[in-house]
Amino acid sequence: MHPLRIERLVYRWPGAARSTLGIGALSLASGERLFLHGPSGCGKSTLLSAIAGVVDVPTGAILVADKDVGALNGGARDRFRVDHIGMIFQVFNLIPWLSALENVLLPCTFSKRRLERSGEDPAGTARNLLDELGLSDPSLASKPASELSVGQQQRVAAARALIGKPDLILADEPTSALDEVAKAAFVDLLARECAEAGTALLFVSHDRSLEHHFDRSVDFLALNGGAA
Ligand SMILES: Nc1ncnc2c1ncn2[C@@H]1O[C@H](COP(=O)(O)OP(=O)(O)OP(=O)(O)O)[C@@H](O)[C@H]1O
Repeated sequence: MHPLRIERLVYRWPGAARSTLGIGALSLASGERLFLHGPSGCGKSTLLSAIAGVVDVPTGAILVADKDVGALNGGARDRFRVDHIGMIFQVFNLIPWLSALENVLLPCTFSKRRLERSGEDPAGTARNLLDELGLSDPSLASKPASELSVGQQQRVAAARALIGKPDLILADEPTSALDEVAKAAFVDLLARECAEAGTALLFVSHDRSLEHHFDRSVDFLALNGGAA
């Protein structure tokens, strides 16, 4: 099983003069942690949206866990996404009135697969993940997400992405609001947690100081040679 395989992908935003994506091939092995770097505006977020099935890709194939995401229709695609993909984006998309713990458990509410892969006590698993990611104070787990700092919200988003061992985590510059020390510590924890869960990690960033936390690093501009 390949968590991710991309073949001959071309994507142009509606109305755009040129393609944003033109990628011949990209794949990730199980548990592999890939750092994809490139300057602002080069198409990194567009690629993650295409992999998540948020934008439709008419040309080429994107296979997640060996399944062609483009072949799935709306509802099936949403279910497939929560079953197989964890996402950590710049805006963490936590539900503000739910507690940190409830936010972490959301994928288990929407996905039987993630629930089954969360062990016999999913709430205990969620607490462990928060603890391992540096949110060990139990009072924080019960606080509404809206009352957490940005760094704390980021840890909740990471625990939510990791719970139930998805095949793939997509991370889009999740460290942009953090200082250098917090950033390195967070990426280190995330990479370690992925290795432990056997979850592949695709992390996009313009910040090459983070590169050494990963198994492999790819230059987006070189990869995206086919964009025209
Ligand atoms: N929703 C959209 N509709 C139309 N064009 C878009 C949309 N989102 C992004 N683009 C365009 O696609 C190109 C790539 O943007 P994208 O956000 O993927 O880059 P990025 O590498 O992730 O940038 P950053 O590092 O600043 O987040 C840009 O030219 C942008 O204007």
